[in-house]
Amino acid sequence: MSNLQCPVNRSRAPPSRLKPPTKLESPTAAPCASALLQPPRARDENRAPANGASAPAPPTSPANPVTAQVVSEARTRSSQLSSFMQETQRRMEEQERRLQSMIRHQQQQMASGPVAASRNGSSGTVAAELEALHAMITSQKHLIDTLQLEKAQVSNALQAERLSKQMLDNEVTQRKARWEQAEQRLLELERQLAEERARARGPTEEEVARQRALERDCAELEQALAAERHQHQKTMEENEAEVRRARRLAEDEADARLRQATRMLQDGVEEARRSAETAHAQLAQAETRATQLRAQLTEHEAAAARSRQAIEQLEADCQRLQRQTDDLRAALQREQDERGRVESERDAARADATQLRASCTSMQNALAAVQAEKAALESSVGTHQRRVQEHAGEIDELRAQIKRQLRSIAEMEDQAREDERARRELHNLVQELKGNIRVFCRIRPLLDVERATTPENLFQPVARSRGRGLEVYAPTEDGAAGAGKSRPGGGGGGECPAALLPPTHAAVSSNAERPRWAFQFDRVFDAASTQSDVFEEISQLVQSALDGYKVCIFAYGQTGSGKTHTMLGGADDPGMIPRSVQQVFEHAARLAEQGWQFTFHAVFLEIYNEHIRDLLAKDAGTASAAPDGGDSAGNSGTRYVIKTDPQTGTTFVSDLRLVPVRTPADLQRLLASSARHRATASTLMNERSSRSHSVFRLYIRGDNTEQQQHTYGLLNLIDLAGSERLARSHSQGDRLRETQHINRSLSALGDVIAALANRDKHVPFRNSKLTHLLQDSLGGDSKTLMFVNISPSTESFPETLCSLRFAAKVNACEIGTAQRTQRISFREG
Ligand SMILES: Nc1ncnc2c1ncn2[C@@H]1O[C@H](COP(=O)(O)OP(=O)(O)OP(=O)(O)O)[C@@H](O)[C@H]1O
Repeated sequence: MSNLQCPVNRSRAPPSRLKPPTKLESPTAAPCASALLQPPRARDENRAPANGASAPAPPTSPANPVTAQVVSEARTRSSQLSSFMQETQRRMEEQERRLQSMIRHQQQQMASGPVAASRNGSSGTVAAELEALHAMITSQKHLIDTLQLEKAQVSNALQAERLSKQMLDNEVTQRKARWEQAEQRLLELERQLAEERARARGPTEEEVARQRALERDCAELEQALAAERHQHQKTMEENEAEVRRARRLAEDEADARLRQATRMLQDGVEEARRSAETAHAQLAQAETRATQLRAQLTEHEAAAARSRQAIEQLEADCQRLQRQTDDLRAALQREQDERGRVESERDAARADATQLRASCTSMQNALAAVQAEKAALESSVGTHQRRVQEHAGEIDELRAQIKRQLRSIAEMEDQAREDERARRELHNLVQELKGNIRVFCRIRPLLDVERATTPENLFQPVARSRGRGLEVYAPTEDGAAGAGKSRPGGGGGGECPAALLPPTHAAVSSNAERPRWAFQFDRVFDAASTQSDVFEEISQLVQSALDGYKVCIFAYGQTGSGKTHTMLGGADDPGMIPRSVQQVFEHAARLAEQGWQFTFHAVFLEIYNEHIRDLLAKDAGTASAAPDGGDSAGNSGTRYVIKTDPQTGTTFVSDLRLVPVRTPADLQRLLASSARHRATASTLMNERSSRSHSVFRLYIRGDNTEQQQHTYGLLNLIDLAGSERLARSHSQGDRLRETQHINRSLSALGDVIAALANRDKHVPFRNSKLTHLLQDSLGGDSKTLMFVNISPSTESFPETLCSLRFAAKVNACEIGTAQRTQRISFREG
C-alpha cells in the first residue's frame, strides 16, 4: 500500500516551478529589455555645438562623431536585443523541458500499477490537458520565431542606417578637405600681409594701396571662409537632424516591435502557466482518486491471494498423491522389466558359456600350433641371422663392387657418347674436305600387302660396317611371283638392265647360289629406323644452312619407296622438312643470345611434266598440262621462269610467292596448304603417288649488327618424283607422259652430278627444270645429301637394285676440292 501512495507526493511538482520566471512578469524587471526601451542618453551630450564665430575645430575622429555614436548605440542595442532573445529562448526551453518531464512522470504513474485500468475515466482529461500544454509550448515557440524574425528586420534597418552613415562620412571628409584648403590659403594670406606690414614701415602710396587691396582680399576671403563655415555648419546640422530622425524612427519601430513581442510572450507564458495550474489541479484530483482505487484494489488482491493460496495448497496435495501413485506404478513396471531382462540375460549367458567353451578348446589347439610354429621360426631366424652375419662382409664387398661397376659403366657410356659425337664431327669434316655428295640409304618397312609376297629379308645392313654397308640378296626362285623375272642377272627391266650390275659387285655367296650385292653408303637406315634417327644424322648439315651454306637434301627412289614419308612425314611423325625447320628455329633462338637475328622466307614449288607450279600461290590449284617447251604457267596465267642472279650466281624462279616464316607453326600451315595442291595421281605402283618433284626452299638471312656480319643460307629440301619402269607400271596416256618426264629429269640429274664429278667444262644444268633450278645448290660450294629410298618388297627388287646402283655412283662422285680418280657416267647401260 505504501508503495502505491508514494508516487502521488513525488509527482506533485511545486506550483512555483510551473510559473514563468518572475523576471519576465514585468518588463521593467528585465534589465536588458528596459535598456532597449530607454532612449540613448549620450546622444545629445556628445553632439558638438556649432559655433560659427570661432575658428572651427577639426573633427576629433576621421568619421562624423555623431553618426559613429549612433551606429555604436545601435550595435549595443542590437546585441542587447539578441541576448534578450537568447535568454527568452533559453527560459522557454527550460520551461518546455520541465513540462515534458512532468508529463513523462505522469504517464509513468498512470501506466504503472494494477489501477491503470481504473484511471481510464480521468486519463482523457489529463490527455486533453497535456495536449493544451503542447499547444501552448508550440505557440510559445512560434512567438520566439516571430521575435527572431523581428530581430532580423531590426538588423536590416541597422545595416541601412550604417550605409547612410557611410555616405555622410564621405561628405564630411570632402568638406573637411575643402575647409583645410581654405584655412591654408588664409594662413598664407595672413603671412603675406604680415610680411607686407613689416616691409611697409615706411610704405609708399602704392604699397599702401596694395596693402589695402590685400586687406580687402583678406576680408573677402574671410567672408567667404565664414560663409563656407556657415554652410558647413548648416549641412552638419542637417545631417545630424537626418541621422537623429532615422535613428528615432528605427528605435521607435524596434521598441514598438519589442514591446509587442514582450507582450505576446508574457501573454503566452501567462496562459501556459494557467493551463499548467489547471492541469495540476486535475492531476491531483485524479491521483487522489487513483490512490483510493489502489487501496480498494489492494484489499481485493489480498483476499484473492488468500483464496489462491488455499487452492494452491489443495492442488499441491492432489499432485503429491498423484505422484505417489505414479511412482508406485513405475516401480512395479521396472520390477517387471528387470525380471524379463534378467531372464533373457541368463539364457544368453548360458549360450555364451557353451560357445566360449568350444572356442576355448579350438584356441588352445591353435595356440599350441602357433607356439610350435614360433619355435620353428625362431630357430630359422637364428640360422638366417647367423648366415647374414657370416656373409655381411661379402655382401658389402659386392655392393661396393656393383657401385664401382655402375660408375665405370656410366663413365664408359659418357665416353662412348663423346666418342660418337667426335666421330660424327670428324666424319662430317672428312666429308666436307672430300667434298663428296653424301648418300644415305633408307629401307622402308614392308607394307601389309607386301608381306605375303616377300617372305624373307632381302636387304641386310652389314653389321660391322658402322651402319654404312648394305648387302642385297636376290630373291629365291620360289619367292614371290615375278622374283625370277626380276633377277638382275636375268636381264629384267628395260630401264635398269642386269648389265648395270657390275661383276665386281656380284658377291661370292658362300652358302647359296643366290647372287648377292654389297653397297657402301654414308649411312644405311634399316626398316626399324625412325624419323628421329634419320634426322639426327642430317641435323649438322641442316645447321650449316644457318652458317650461310647452301644445303640441298633430296630424296631419290622408286615410286612408293618412302621418299615423301622421309621428307615430309605425317602430322604425328614429321619428316626431314618440318624437323629441319624446327631445328633451324631452335638454333636461331640460341644464336640470338650472341646477337644474331635471323629472318626466314620460304618458297614451295613443284615441277610437274617440266612445268613449274607455285604451291604457295593463292590461286594454286590442280596441275594442268602445259605445252611442251613452254614456260610454266600458273592457273592465273603467271609464267614462272628460272633465272640466275648475275651478281650472286643464285638461281631462282620469277614470280614465286615468297612467304615469311616466323615460327615452325607457320611452316606447318604452309605445308598443309601446299600438300593439298600437290599434283597426285593414282598409279598401279602407289595409290597416292606423287607425280612431280616438289622443292621446298628456305632462305635464311642472318644479321649480327654488333659483329657487323651477315649470312645468307639456303636450305633446299626436295622430294623427287618416283622413278619407275614403264613396262612395269603399265602407264598409258597422260600417266605415260608423266613417267617419261620424270625419268628424263632424273636422268638429267644423274648427268649433272656426273659432269660435276668429272669436272667437265660444260655441266648440262639446263637439260631439265630440276637441274636448272638446283644449279647453285649442286655446285661446288654447296653441301648436298641424297637419300636413296628403297622398298624391301620382292616385286620392287629390280627397281630397287637400279636405285641402289644409281646412288652408289652418286656416292662415288667427288665434287669440290678432292681429285677425281675415274670418270663416271650415269648414262651407262
Ligand atoms: N620408314 C617408313 N616407315 C613406315 N612407313 C613407311 C616408311 N616409308 C614409307 N612408308 C609408307 O610407304 C608408303 C609409300 O611411301 P611414300 O608415299 O612416302 O613413297 P614415295 O616414295 O614418296 O612414293 P611416290 O614417289 O610415288 O610419291 C606410304 O604408305 C608410307 O606411309
